[in-house]
Amino acid sequence: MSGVAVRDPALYPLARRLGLPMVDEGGTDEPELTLARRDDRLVLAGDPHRYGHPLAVDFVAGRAAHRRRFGGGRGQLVARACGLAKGVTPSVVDATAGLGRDAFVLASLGAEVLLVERVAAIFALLEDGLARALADPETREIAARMHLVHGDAGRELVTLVASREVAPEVIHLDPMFPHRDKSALVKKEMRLFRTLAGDDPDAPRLLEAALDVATHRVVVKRPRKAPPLEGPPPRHIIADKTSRYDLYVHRRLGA
Ligand SMILES: C[S@@+](CC[C@H](N)C(=O)[O-])C[C@H]1O[C@@H](n2cnc3c(N)ncnc32)[C@H](O)[C@@H]1O
Repeated sequence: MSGVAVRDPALYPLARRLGLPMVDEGGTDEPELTLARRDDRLVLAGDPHRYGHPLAVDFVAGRAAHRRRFGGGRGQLVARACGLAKGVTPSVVDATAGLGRDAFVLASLGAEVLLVERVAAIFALLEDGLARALADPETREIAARMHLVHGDAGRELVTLVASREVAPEVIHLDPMFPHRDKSALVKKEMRLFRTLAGDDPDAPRLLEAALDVATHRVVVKRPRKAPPLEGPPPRHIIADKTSRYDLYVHRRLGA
């Protein structure tokens, strides 16, 4: 068994572009997870007993749509952490894009967001979700504020950020953290995600890179009781019932 691979020849061009392995029918090296097209979406699927439902990025329906309508606007923790306020809409780099949920909230509140994701299969899901969001009149405007790049933000943040002309005022980090949520469904989704992304042990290097590049602040999402990332201590901490943000501030936003 190996990590993630592509079996459908129609997806080979995508696999080649992103450097994902391709499996021929009857191949002996059976992948743990496959990237496949189901209906109109790209999904990552594995053994359902182990990994639950296939994973896809969907900004149009489901949780994203609900959060877009009833999410709590600028009062949401991620928005407060990134400093979104009346008349203040900073440019954000989400350097740990994942499934793009935090980035989508920020973009739906008006922020231009550069999403950086290093894991090829997760990047592929994001790219697909974003394309569908751009094609839907309900989400088009929001998706147009989301700009996606494939790369490792800990190693090449300066270059990745240079792909946009806007200076990164805020850098948002949400590295993986072991065993965040214990509900069975989330556990299966997290298992799938963790098989791909690992535990992000290099997060302190990412914080260092972000502190060098952000013009105004770096914000790090952490589980409520976790220690801060190794490095300089945060200047402020804000929290709600489930998570916490550590804020590293260079300058006041809007100033
Ligand atoms: C916990 S998830 C982020 C979830 C995301 N905030 C969301 O709302 O969907 C962490 C993600 O960051 C990515 N990541 C971690 N370190 C990275 C780095 N140095 N550069 C780019 N992506 C990174 C991981 O591959 C993983 O997809």
